[in-house]
Amino acid sequence: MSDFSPGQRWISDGEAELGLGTVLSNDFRSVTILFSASQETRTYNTRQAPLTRVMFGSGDRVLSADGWKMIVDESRESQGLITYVGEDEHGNPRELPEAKLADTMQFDQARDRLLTGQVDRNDWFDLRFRTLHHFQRIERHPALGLSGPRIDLIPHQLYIADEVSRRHAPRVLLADEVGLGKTIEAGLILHRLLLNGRIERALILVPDSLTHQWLVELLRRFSLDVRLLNETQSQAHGLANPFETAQLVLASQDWLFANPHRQEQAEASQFDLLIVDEAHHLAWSEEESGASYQCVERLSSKIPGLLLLTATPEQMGLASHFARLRLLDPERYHDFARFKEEEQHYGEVAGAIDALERLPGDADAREAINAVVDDRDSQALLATLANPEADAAQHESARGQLREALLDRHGTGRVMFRNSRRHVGGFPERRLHRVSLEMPPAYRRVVRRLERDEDYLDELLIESEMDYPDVLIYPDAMYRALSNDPLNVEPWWHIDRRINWLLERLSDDGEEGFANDKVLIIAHHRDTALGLAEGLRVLGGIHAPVFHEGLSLIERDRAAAAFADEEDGSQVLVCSEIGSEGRNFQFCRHLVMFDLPQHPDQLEQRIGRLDRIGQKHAIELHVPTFAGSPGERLLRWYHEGMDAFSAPHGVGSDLFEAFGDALADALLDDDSLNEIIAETRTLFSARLAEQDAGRNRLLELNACRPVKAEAVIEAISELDHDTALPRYIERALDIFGVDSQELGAGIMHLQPSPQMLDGLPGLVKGEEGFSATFDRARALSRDDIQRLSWEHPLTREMMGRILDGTMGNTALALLRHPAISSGRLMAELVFRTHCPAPRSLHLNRFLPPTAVRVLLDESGANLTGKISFTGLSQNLQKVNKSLARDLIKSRHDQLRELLTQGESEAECELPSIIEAGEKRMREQLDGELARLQALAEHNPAVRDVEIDALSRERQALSDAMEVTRLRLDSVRVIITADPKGR
Ligand SMILES: Nc1ncnc2c1ncn2[C@@H]1O[C@H](COP(=O)(O)OP(=O)(O)OP(=O)(O)O)[C@@H](O)[C@H]1O
Repeated sequence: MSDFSPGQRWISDGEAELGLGTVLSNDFRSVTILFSASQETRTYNTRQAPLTRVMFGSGDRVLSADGWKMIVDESRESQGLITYVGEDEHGNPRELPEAKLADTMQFDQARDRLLTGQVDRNDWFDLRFRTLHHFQRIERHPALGLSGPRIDLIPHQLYIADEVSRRHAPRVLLADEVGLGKTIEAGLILHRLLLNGRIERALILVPDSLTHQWLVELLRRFSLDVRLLNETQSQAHGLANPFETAQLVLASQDWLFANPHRQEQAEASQFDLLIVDEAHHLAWSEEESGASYQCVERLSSKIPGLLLLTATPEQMGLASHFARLRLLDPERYHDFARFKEEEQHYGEVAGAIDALERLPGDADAREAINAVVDDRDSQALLATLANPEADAAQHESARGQLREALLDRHGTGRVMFRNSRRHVGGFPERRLHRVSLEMPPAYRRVVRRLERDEDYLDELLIESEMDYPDVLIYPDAMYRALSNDPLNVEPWWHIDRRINWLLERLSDDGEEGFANDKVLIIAHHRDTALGLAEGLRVLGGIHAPVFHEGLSLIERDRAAAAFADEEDGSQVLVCSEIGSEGRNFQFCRHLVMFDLPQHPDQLEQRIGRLDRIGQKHAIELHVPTFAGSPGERLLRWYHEGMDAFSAPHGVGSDLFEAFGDALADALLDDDSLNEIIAETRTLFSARLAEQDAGRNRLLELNACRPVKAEAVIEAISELDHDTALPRYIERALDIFGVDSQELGAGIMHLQPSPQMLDGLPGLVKGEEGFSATFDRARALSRDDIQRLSWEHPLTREMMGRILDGTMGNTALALLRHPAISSGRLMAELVFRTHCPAPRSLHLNRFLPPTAVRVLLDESGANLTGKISFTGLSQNLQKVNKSLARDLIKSRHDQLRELLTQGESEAECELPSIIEAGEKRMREQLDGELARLQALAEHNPAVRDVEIDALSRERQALSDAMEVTRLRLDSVRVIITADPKGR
């Protein structure tokens, strides 16, 4: 007799996604089923139909075709068709013939899948449970978001990234000295905020020349896939807003700042975070603000988070610097005069922080601290610290807390982070090599005349159409500009001895020579850079790529890549001033400054190309100048006036503001120059002392708090050395169908197998896959190897697929054990907490999806505490699918009872899980809120919106936690069997 009757409801074992099918017709040989929800009709052989009859039992929830829901009490069968009897959601008695069940009913919940006979592989169930366990652990881990990126663990960067990414909609200026890793810090902050769901979309604005470098760094170090947007691509989107086409958009500042229409589109697109690199170019003055400043101002008024990056925040003057702070917090930074006045006070605070070390015992130190602490808590700490009776531990604790309080409450430290080489330590020495050359007659002629004839300068400026003092500092440019002079017939590089000197050094393999090294040459003007390269080629047969602002991006990247290539790359790269800003050339140790820039910060930017993290050698700075020339006088001012070549001092802008004009006037006169140098030196020393005692010292102390940085590194190291990760990855790869082959030295190659489940990042069937390692150091030493971590996109994708889908949420296995009689049934139920909260709350840090495992035997006895997951899992054997389905069918009623009982057993655990989550939240957020509120009374840099947002967040988290529910995540049925059987 056939099992099928028209009107019965069945589902396809292999294609459960087709939904609930209805038997249309059948005979002895075949049955035809209509899957209305997916509009498919299938005909099967009745004897081997991969179909399961859908039969609900007491307690099951069903949906009617008319949209009402019912909980089944019982069922009646008549002529092969079932009618369900139960109650609807309003408690009314209802009856529902199976033909009236909704076609769209999905059987993806564990309970439904199990009872409709859909069982997955046993090892899938295992992996699901482990995934849940690890996800729960990692989501709460303090290193989440910081442990995945492929970077060296550098304390000041991690401190900043951790501190900033904890804030609600962070708005900060990352102002570490050149080359200390601002891009890395911004990348870390972005990565963490994306990973924990705090933000979803970011817009990154960088100078044209750095777009590719950012793109590559974000991909290579952070596995972040960023869309580079330019005009051509934007036009390809027609009328649509091109900024809406990706989650992470990288755009060139040069393009956006010049394009009002695109700016409007960017403003209309909802971003959560804006990052602006080389932010010192955002010029502002009381008279006018530049187009770039205005654009960022408008964007930053709409986008909650803002990261401004610059190594030389004061390059455009203190007022401009202040204006950028105002972008971060318009309320706090509205009065420039007051800002300057506050700065005067920083010396006392820094003095007080240093005085902490001299207590107890030093009455003056106590006085100095007393003068700046005015709240009761700090006074109490000070009393403890000054009390000779207190023990060493009490002293240390009070000292630490006071130091934190002082740093928190004073200065711009909350919105600006500036690490210096001096503070960070471990950077290579910088060595200046001055080279004095004879001035070419054509240059000398002009200089002599200028020295003799005051009126000639005006004439020269008109004739050459150059600016002052460029006309003096860049003699080759002046020579080119006067090309109508009948004496200037030769190309400048033919007469300029700097070229000959360069050629000699480039071929010299002695100690002074560059023959065995890479050399970066920077010249101020693009035309100088181009002519210089031509000179090297024509006179010395040296092919040097040129890197300047006029090149297309691809050309620039090609030039940089040609230089970087260790084996076949060019020995020399010639750069113009702004063409090379922000670039990474730390593999090279020789920098030739073919001429000098006018601003000390530009000089520092130049040196910063080489003096960056990763530089392994002392840096050799070569400056060729002409004896008695203005260029040589400028060099003296830098060197003798402010020691500009030995280290960044951070006072160059002040000195330029004070002496820039006077210096320009002294470029032809040694006596005046000597006076200016002496005055510069005096101001330099005074500023340095002030800065060291005041603002800089405070900034330095605040930009990296070593104890916190160490804690972050420790947390990351814990995940780096997590032995569970390789085990988990190995299992997951196996199940997802990725072959892994050991290559030795801790490296493995991952390759898609023909059975691989599609859509895994970096793995496409038929392609070769990628090599990877778990070891941070190894991954850093080889660009071609990825680093696998809990945060790697492949790991996240596999975990996400498992947890968001049905994979492994049902299983059936055999247990053969001499102590257990055969034929008995057990149910291993895994429940998972669900909390309805928006991702941006990042609730998982306190209460991640948490597993509750319940193991019941068929009598309902709870064996959870007696038999562990691993202990049980190791002794289980797989069962073939059709046998599994038959076993389940025969035990339907018993299983239903166990499911219901398991639910109430798991429910007992819920209150303590919620309580633990709330406790974690209170510990962290209440402390943070209290700290912010106390801070706000002293430090105006704490924004009210920040405090409000934190209070609201706390409330929202608490509300969400209260309604946490448990849901059945997965279930495994275990049947005991005779241990001797097979
Ligand atoms: N933690 C790190 N691990 C590995 N490399 C790093 C790390 N930090 C910085 N670097 C490398 O050091 C160089 C300088 O870093 P980055 O470009 O972030 O500095 P920056 O402060 O933004 O520089 P600039 O002031 O020139 O813009 C880059 O090549 C970067 O890849």
